This record gives sequence, C-alpha cells and structure tokens, in this order.
Amino acid sequence: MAVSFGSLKPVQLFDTLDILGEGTTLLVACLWLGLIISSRPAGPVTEWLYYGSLLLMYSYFLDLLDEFIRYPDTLRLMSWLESLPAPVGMLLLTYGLVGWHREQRSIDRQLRGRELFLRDHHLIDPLTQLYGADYLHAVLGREIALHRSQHKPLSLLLLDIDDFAGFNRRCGIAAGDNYLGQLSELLSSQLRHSDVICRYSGDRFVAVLPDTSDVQAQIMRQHLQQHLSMLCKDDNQPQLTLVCSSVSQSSAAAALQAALNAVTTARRQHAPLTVQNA
Ligand SMILES: Nc1nc2c(ncn2[C@@H]2O[C@H](COP(=O)(O)OP(=O)(O)OP(=O)(O)O)[C@@H](O)[C@H]2O)c(=O)[nH]1
Repeated sequence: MAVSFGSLKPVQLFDTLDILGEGTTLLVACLWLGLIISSRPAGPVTEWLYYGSLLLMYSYFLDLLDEFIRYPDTLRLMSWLESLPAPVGMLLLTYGLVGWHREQRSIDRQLRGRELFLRDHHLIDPLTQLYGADYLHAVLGREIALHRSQHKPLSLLLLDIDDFAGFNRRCGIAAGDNYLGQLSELLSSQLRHSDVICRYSGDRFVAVLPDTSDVQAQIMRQHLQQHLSMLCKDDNQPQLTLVCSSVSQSSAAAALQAALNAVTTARRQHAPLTVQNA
C-alpha cells in the first residue's frame, strides 16, 4: 500500500547508515515477537506483549520503507502511520512487561517457599530419612484443605510399635534403631509414590494417602499387614498395631488424634498382635 502512495528513491539517495540502523531495529523487534510467541504461555499478559511488539514491528517496518520510497509532502497519512504505532506499541509492551514482572514475582515467591521447605533439613528424620512430625502436620493440613475443596477422599495409615521401650531394654538401642530402619524401608517400598510417609514420633509412623477411599485404604492396610507379619515372625521382635482411617476432620491435629484413638481401640481389642484395623 505504501509503495502505491509514493515513488522509489534513486539508489544514490539511499542512506546506508539509516538503512542499517532501522533494519537492525526491525530485526530486533521481530526477534522479540518470536521470543514472546515461543516462550510465553497463552494469556492476557502474552497478548499485551504480542500486540505491543507487533505495533513496534509495523512502525519500524514503515520507517525502513521510508528509506527506499519518497512520499509526496501532501500525504500526511504515511507520517502518522509511521509515528503513531510506535508509542502505542511501547505503551502496550510496557503494560505487558509490568504484568510479566508481577507473574514472575508470584512464581518466585512460590519457588522460594518450596525451596525453603526442601532445604529445611530439620524436617527430615536422620535415622529413617523420612519426614518428621512438623512436615506431617503441614502436609496433612494442606491435603485436608485440598481434598475438602475438591471433594476427594483422603486416608491415613498409622503404624505403632508396641512397647518399644521394652524392646530397647531387652535388645539394646542399636537393635531398636535397626528395627526402625527396617520399618521405614518397608513402608517406603510398599506404599505409593503419591503417599507421604512420616515418622510421627519415636515409635510411630503415619502415611498420608491422598485420593484414597476407606475401601482402598483397607486393601493397602492388608497388603502392608502381610509384609509386616514377616518382620514380626521372630518372638523377639516388637509387635505392631496398624490402623487406617479415612479423614473427615477439618484439621490435621483432629485427624491425627482420631487415628491415635483408633490405635488405642485396636490395642484394647486384640492380644499383643501383629496388625489391626481401626
Ligand atoms: N532405638 C530407638 N528408640 C527410640 C527412638 N526414638 C524413641 N525411642 C524409644 O521409643 C520408646 C517410646 O516409648 P513409649 O512412647 O512409651 O512407647 P512404647 O514403649 O512403644 O509404649 P506403647 O506405645 O504404649 O506400647 C522410648 O523408650 C524411646 O526411648 C530411636 O530413634 N531409636
């Protein structure tokens, strides 16, 4: 369209420096557009950035064309078309960049939170390499909120060692440590990747089972029971109580208390045992 409004300039009037400068500016604007399209997810911020750089590209393109084509002095339209899109494009681009900055800050905040959590080694129990009680409370609280809002089932498994103090006295602390290690390995190998296994206290383990109904939790408990009963074959080994409960409470503390009550009930109901159901 621009070509039809004007006439081609003679070659001797071409300004090489101008062409080089304006050509490079146009290429950089094209590069920006390419980077935005390839690296950004779809959404309003991307649109601001996209339309801003598109307008800049358009303006720089007309600027470059100006170096090759002479327009009649009476034609004001071309000069408007050249000069107007650039500031509008800059404004759109700036608005998009502010949005991008905000997005990035909220992503950074989330990542920093996660990293701090992972770097917090006191959350990991050094003996079993499982998460400890603090982590359990945090994860269980988060899962309860998530599962309540999504109306999904959530269950807990609680494994308690009976009279672990007695076992330590009979066999020694080292044997007790070894037994805790065996239990944690067994739980880690038999539960799913999505389950969070924690050492809740010295002789208690809790697994948070997301998206797990009561029936599924019972099946998992029976599966674990078979493996645990192999550990309990030796008369010298401490006995275990294993309960599972579906979480209906609204807080982590209440859910854990319900699981602990289930352990007490299970213990009352059985003679020193292998494994029990809540
Ligand atoms: N070997 C070993 N023992 C531990 C560790 N942490 C806690 N204990 C012991 O676990 C025992 C827990 O005692 P209690 O809370 O009375 O539990 P329990 O003896 O199993 O009694 P009940 O649970 O009521 O059957 C204590 O004797 C602690 O010393 C550990 O890391 N290694």
